[in-house]
Amino acid sequence: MKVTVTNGQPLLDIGETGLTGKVLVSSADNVGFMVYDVSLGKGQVATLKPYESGYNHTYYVMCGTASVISEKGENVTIGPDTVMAMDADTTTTMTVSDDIRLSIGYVPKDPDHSPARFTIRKLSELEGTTGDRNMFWISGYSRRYLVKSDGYNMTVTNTTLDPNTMSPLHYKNHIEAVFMFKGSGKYVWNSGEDSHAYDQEKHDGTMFLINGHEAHNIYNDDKESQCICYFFPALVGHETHYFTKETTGHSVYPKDSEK
Ligand SMILES: CC(=O)NCC[C@H](N)C(=O)O
Repeated sequence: MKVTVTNGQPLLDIGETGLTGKVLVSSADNVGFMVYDVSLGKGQVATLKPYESGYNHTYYVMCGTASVISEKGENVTIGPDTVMAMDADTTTTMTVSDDIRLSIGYVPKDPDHSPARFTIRKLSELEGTTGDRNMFWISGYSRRYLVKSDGYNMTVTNTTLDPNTMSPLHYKNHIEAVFMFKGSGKYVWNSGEDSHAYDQEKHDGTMFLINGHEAHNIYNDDKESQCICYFFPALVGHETHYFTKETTGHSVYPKDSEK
């Protein structure tokens, strides 16, 4: 487990993108994908492009708004809780209308999948749906913007954690990076020996990179929390957890091939 609190992190160059941001999952972490936290001010213009050749790129808007124009002239407005995904051959130009904060993911393209060049999904399109993109996982909902069939080679979610819940989880078949950006609580792992809190009032984001497939328990405080979850490899979509207060052991998402 590697925990990174955003506050105080330096702004570093992001690969070949020309952007700078805080590193939350780096190439040196060697988990198959990278995650950066990037803030841009009103009026700034940025080119959104791959980390380096061959990388798909995804943008979760945590706050703010911007207009984005693709090389083919598509023009979209993005706002809070919108995810924009682009394949490795796609570059767009973003003009910030209100100070914007993005959680950006970079992942090498999978040669066996050809995703759409450009995909935009809003949280409101996923909330309340009954399919695989809005899965109840016992302690909340996982709203899945990108799943395996989208072809971007990574899953990006907005996941809620209900008040006063304890969730025993174990990702044996995936690497998960959880960016807690709303609410408070704590992660406990290593049979209770290690723990780290998340608290929006103290830090503006805490990344839990579960890089050793550690079994862990999440204790969420008395308000709903929200996180952005990155999964590599991508979730098929219908994975969910099963546990009760009486369950012993941790809930696991199966391997794609076992579904
Ligand atoms: C934080 C966490 O792992 N919650 C369980 C749900 C899971 N992350 C998902 O979004 O599928």
